[in-house]
Amino acid sequence: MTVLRVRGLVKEYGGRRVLDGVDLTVEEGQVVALIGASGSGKSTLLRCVNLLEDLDDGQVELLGRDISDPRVDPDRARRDMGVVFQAYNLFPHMSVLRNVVLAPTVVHGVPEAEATTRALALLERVGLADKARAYPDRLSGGQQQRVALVRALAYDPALLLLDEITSALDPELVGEVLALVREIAAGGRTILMATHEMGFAKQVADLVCFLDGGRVVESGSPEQVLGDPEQPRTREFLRRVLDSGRL
Ligand SMILES: Nc1ncnc2c1ncn2[C@@H]1O[C@H](COP(=O)(O)OP(=O)(O)OP(=O)(O)O)[C@@H](O)[C@H]1O
Repeated sequence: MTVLRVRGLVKEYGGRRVLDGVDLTVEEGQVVALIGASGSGKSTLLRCVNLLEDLDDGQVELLGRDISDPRVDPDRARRDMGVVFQAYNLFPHMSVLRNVVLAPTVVHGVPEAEATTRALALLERVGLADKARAYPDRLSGGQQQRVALVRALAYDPALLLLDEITSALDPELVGEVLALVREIAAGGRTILMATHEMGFAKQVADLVCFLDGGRVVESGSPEQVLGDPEQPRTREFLRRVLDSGRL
């Protein structure tokens, strides 16, 4: 089943094209990694999919439904998506447990007791049950991102959107967050993620899409795109990544 289909997506800021006709398909259970230089449009694409931006052209279809249709309620459409950003994902004035329980109870109408049981089970699974009553500022950045992942999964979304979720972390905390994403991916989740971590993309992605200047210049298996790229732009990008020691 196709979970997400993006067609001819165009996004402009002040007349400048940031996304220039992006086509992308994510099938159920697939992990799709968006790679590309800073400013290539990865975050904008994820924000457009999550309807946080108005599209200038094109369509976003989620579970076969055109959610970019102006008649669609964005809040309703977002219920099928879990999102984790670079940082500041958690509400600072709420405990970890409250953060995780909030969307299932308030947005999805899950009874409080049921949502709490599920949240505690999820926190247990990621080794953070003892932090349930703590406030986010008592957690390390890596722990906060793991809670953010748990929160995004708490209402069982059809699609998980991850936007550079380790890029604001100290290097020693990156591993624990990537390990959790790896586990989530292995559990069969459908994921669209922007990442600077090429090694990680290679390990978990089924499909890698290289963005350059707001276009998908090349897409294919990680082995192909990262190991034997066809396009000169992809080769150039990977050479730069290699020089910076991130491959
Ligand atoms: N709200 C905005 N207003 C104006 N320009 C924006 C806005 N958001 C993004 N841009 C511009 O759009 C382009 C694409 O940005 P985007 O954040 O999508 O890139 P990215 O590939 O995610 O980069 P990074 O890897 O640094 O996160 C950049 O040139 C950026 O400056």
